[in-house]
Amino acid sequence: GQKCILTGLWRNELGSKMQIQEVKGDGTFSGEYKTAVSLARRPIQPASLNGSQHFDEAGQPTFGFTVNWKSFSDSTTVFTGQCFVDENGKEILETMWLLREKAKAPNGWEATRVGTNVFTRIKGQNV
Ligand SMILES: O=C1C=CC(=NNc2ccccc2C(=O)O)C=C1
Repeated sequence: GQKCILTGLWRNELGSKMQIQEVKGDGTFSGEYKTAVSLARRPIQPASLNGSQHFDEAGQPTFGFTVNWKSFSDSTTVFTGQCFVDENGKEILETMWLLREKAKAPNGWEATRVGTNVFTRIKGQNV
């Protein structure tokens, strides 16, 4: 069945929280990303996210989404990954991301960073 639908609250290993609204019939979704990355002291306002997922009979769809950061820099992160469901029905989102900082000039070697992130669902209580 379609076990892993991305709607709901997720947290990554940095402690950032992501809230994904209902996934449309074509797999597209929107939501908000509250980063735990606070290089600036100011309270970080939530960033919007948009993406799409596949619907997978095995319930382990691939997806991608984009986060346009609002806080200290005009930067963008794109995530792509897959939802895996373990034998107890626990879902994790294994992702890789590219973070693009706005550079002054082209070919800025320092402009793009890459990394991995794992998101787990936040159930009712442990928000
Ligand atoms: O203003 C900014 C700029 C970049 C940011 N990057 N966060 C990330 C980049 C890659 C993976 C996870 C995160 C995160 O915040 O959880 C956050 C706020």
